[in-house]
Amino acid sequence: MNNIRQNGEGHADFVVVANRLPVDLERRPDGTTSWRRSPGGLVTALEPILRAKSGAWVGWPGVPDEHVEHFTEDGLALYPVSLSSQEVAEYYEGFSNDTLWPLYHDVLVPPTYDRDWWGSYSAVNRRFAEEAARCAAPGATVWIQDYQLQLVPKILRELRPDLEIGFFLHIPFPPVELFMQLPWRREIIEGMLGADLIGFHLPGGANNFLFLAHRLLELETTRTEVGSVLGQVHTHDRIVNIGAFPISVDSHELEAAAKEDTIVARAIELRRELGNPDKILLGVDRLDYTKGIDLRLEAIRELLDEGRLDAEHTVMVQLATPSRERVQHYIDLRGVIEEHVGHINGDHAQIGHPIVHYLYQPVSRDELIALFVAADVMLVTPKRDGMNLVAKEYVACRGDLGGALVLSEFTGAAMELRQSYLVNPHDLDGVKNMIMTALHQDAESGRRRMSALHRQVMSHDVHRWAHSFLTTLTDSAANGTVRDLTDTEHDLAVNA
Ligand SMILES: O=P(O)(O)OC[C@H]1O[C@H](O[C@H]2O[C@H](CO)[C@@H](O)[C@H](O)[C@H]2O)[C@H](O)[C@@H](O)[C@@H]1O
Ligand SMILES: Nc1ccn([C@@H]2O[C@H](COP(=O)(O)OP(=O)(O)O)[C@@H](O)[C@H]2O)c(=O)n1
Repeated sequence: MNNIRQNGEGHADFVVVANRLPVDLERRPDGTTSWRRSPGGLVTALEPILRAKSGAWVGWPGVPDEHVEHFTEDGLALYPVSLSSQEVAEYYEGFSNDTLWPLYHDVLVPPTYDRDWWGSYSAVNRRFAEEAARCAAPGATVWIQDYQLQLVPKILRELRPDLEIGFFLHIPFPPVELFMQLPWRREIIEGMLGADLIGFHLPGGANNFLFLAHRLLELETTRTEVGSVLGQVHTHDRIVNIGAFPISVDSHELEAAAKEDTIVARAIELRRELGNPDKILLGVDRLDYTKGIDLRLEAIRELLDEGRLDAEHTVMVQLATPSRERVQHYIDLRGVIEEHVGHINGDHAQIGHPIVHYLYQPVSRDELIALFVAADVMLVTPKRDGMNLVAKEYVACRGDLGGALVLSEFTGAAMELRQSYLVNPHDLDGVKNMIMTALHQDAESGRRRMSALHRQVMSHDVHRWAHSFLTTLTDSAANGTVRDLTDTEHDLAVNA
């Protein structure tokens, strides 16, 4: 399959550009290779969208120094961008995940500002833009994703002014006091302003951006509230719309999967394998210091030490997907978490009955859904998180209206999931008390809470999110009036 023309105009009418492809290349010890689903919520959200629109996906295959030709995998047209080992160290592990990631997540750890990393970030962003320019058809829609690619909108517009360009940030956008630390702050804002529409999960991020564009670049900004658009930035030749579009999950697909006989049977079997405890607590995260895995383990440990949590009848399962394993803060965090798990089990477990079952490895989708169905209390306690799709996945899987969600106020999801057991993750006593409340909720009030949460997640799924962003993008690119779709219009469009 070769649908890229030599003159730089491809055939794809819809192109997603993201740091990672939806699949990672895996090299086995015997030298053979295979493709495995990439980690993280961005891929979870965008894969069904691309599949529905038969578009192309430009991204890195997840390993250094691999030159892979474009190919089709499971019906998706994939356009790999190769990165050298040095670029992985400087652009991905360095500037993206040791500069921007901590800066945008409330400086939970100190960001590193390194000029070589910036050089690499700029060069790699150019390569992504060139690949997108090659595979996009004339007038195509190109949707650029996330903090790793903030310079791409501007470069792409210079290369291909005919395109409709959208940009979506999946992580929080920080307040001006923090953002101003960045030595390359102007370049980042100018880069994003190459888009016709810039989307954030929450109004807070959109407002921070509007304020910065005015303060830093002295551009005129106006406030509007039309549909999801909250304001506009007036550059010298264009208007850029800025809006809030909270991402979601494929709710209907998850709800249906959770009801399948095999999944329900596996959930029962899991409970048996765990020793038929009265209560199962569950945590599911990438191993990241933003996720608050350490503090939830600390809460459990104190509750056990104080005798408030019954060690004989309670089990916790913590899944941690390996992530950014060569970045020092992630190496340190793994040590801290494994120490907590060791302490809890050392002090409170019985032979053959650990309290915390900890897996530092990816698990299959079906196993994950069965765990959601089995869990009595889901613990989502990030110190900061753009959205957190795990919280929404849990709720989508609880069409039986069972279970309880303990959710950090510092996740994007907390804006919509108001009936969960909301906690301030910095208040350890508050977290402990809320875990106990969730464990002992009375059945009827638990059902009422879950029913409200479930309704919210079922009516605001990932298709609605994508449709809302892309409709607003088309209006924005045409400099037309943006508007909100009614629920009926949404349903008609999504089901068309
Ligand atoms: O690609 P990685 O470095 O392995 O990281 C995985 C993804 O992590 C981040 O996910 C974010 O997007 C989610 C969906 O919008 C959101 O729910 C979550 O709060 C964010 O942290 C990152 O933003 C992605 O680019 C990565 O692919
Ligand atoms: N062991 C795990 C952990 C997470 N996941 C998935 O990874 C995604 C995590 O998304 P998220 O929005 O909560 O957080 P990020 O990892 O994107 O920051 C969800 O779709 C999870 O179901 C998984 O498949 N296996």
